[in-house]
Amino acid sequence: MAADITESVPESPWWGWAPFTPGGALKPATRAVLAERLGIDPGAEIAAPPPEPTAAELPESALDAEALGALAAAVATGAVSQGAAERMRHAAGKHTPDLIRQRSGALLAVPDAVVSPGETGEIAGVLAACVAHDIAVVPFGGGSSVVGGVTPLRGAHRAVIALDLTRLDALVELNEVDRTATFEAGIRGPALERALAERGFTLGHIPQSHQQATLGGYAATRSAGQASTGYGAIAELITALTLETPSGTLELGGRAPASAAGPDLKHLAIGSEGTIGVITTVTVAIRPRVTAKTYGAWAFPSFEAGARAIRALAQDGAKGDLPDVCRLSDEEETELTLAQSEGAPVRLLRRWLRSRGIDTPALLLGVWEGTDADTKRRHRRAAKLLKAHGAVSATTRPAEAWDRGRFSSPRLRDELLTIGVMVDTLETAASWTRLAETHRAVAEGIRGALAGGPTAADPPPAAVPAAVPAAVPAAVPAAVPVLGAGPTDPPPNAAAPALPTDPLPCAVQGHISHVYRYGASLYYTFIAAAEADPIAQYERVKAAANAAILASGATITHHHAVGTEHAAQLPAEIGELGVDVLRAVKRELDPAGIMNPGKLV
Ligand SMILES: Cc1cc2nc3c(=O)[nH]c(=O)nc-3n(C[C@H](O)[C@H](O)[C@H](O)COP(=O)(O)OP(=O)(O)OC[C@H]3O[C@@H](n4cnc5c(N)ncnc54)[C@H](O)[C@@H]3O)c2cc1C
Repeated sequence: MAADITESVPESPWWGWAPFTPGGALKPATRAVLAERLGIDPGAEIAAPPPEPTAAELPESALDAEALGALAAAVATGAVSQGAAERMRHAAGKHTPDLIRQRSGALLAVPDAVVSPGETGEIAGVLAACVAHDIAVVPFGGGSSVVGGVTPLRGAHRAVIALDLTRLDALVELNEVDRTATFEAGIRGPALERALAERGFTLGHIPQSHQQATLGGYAATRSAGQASTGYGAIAELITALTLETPSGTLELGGRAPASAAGPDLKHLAIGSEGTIGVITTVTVAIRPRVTAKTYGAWAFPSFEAGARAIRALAQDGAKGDLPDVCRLSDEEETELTLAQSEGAPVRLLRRWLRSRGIDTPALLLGVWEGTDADTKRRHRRAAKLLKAHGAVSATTRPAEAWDRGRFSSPRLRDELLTIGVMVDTLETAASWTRLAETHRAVAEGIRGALAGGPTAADPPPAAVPAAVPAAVPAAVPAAVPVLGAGPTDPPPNAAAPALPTDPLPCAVQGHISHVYRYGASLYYTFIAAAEADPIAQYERVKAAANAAILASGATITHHHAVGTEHAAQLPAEIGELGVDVLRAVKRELDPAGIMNPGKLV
């Protein structure tokens, strides 16, 4: 059964992604692989979550009675909360350093209050109250930011509130003729897909965070769903939106399918990360509901060979040949995925691939969505072209397994953090010309940073729990993960890079997951035994990855956004003049500078 995109799940707790499962969700097969390859104690116990801080343990709210009264008056149908649980839940996003800090009990920045409007019309009043009382505003959707986007920074202001938008979750209008739907911005992914499914439609924008994230959050971060190769990223799906700013309301787009009336101002709001205003409604292009999926998986002798085949499909294939979900794992990711699924089918697959000269495969997963006839036709055409480029069929099972397990992996990070494992992801995108070099440089940068730290110089005892993959689906080869190779690995252009025989206690694995005619995204998961200062360890990895990304001419972020995490790198990407343009827009729309201080620019 494929993942149900209309299934709502409990809200993320403040300390992690998903509610605690006693005993943990790490599969025995995964534990066995970790024990064998990384020397991890297969019985390492997953710790229960930390206790909820009490109100007395949180910093006192900086809001006085007058400011609180003004906020309460602005949200007559909503709420203003200063409860400890609410403030904690809005104190951070789901970035690994966020979670490490949250769990450590370190004194946190928490918002002085959480304000939850009940109607979009109340937001203007909230912003006016915040300007009047010198309060910074952090728009808060699903809180799934992995770049520090919802960190409650007050900047130069007296206080800071989290503006929780999740009560604004209505379908405002569905236009079956134009095939567009307008939603309030706080609606979460499953509720949005449920509302569309009831009328026979889908948006098809399904990021891995879809069960928590909101439409406004997607828009504010220029998000990309797992099927963005087929459906397009959110920036391509939005036809109109409303932005409430401290200077007034902007209605952007929606008059016509295209317009030459100057630059498209929608794109000032899409990716603005709450720094110029609050996105209150979003109109999106919708499609008929998916009634059939066709799956495919192929192996290539190397990641580069797979990338060349995907490029051919993107550039020379007919429209729609590219699968909607198109994921090419590098050799390391493929190997650990297979290793976690060992059993008769995987042994057969390995033998079959070896008989075709593929010893260290790079696995491509494809999912075509639509109607039965259409998906089969597109799959057939794509398979022909891929085979002409050296693809060897690996059955449909890996792609089916990925689809089943697509939302299950983020919870594993919660567990890994409790057994002393550092795990996180980062991403970029590059043109085809630069893709292989970017892939090599970023992976080597991460490995070098992990190897160069105190952990590598002083190997952990065998019993120290370490790594695990970020995506560990069912009993057949599936999505991602893998062991890190040492810095002396052969160059990636070699046809079949050898996997390390004596791996470092780390894993660095990569894949392509969003494909364009002129390039693709690159996504990495890195995993290592946590050092004594895991934040410093994380920052070392990030700095190395950022440097490699910028040096190779790729983008600092394909879909995670800028937040606090990439703000220092933004000038290198868009230039100082570009940053000045963004600042000028902010001055115009947010002259008091209350909107999400410290993010983006
Ligand atoms: C496990 C996991 C998997 C992920 N997978 C993906 C993925 O596949 N693809 C992807 O693109 N991202 C992914 N992300 C990142 C994250 O989910 C996206 O950035 C998402 O778009 C954020 O939506 P949100 O509603 O949670 O926004 P939040 O985290 O609440 O906010 C993100 C930023 O947007 C601003 N914001 C939120 N709502 C509004 C609004 N209405 N108006 C103005 N500003 C607003 C916030 O101030 C903040 O700066 C993942 C994150 C996690 C933790």
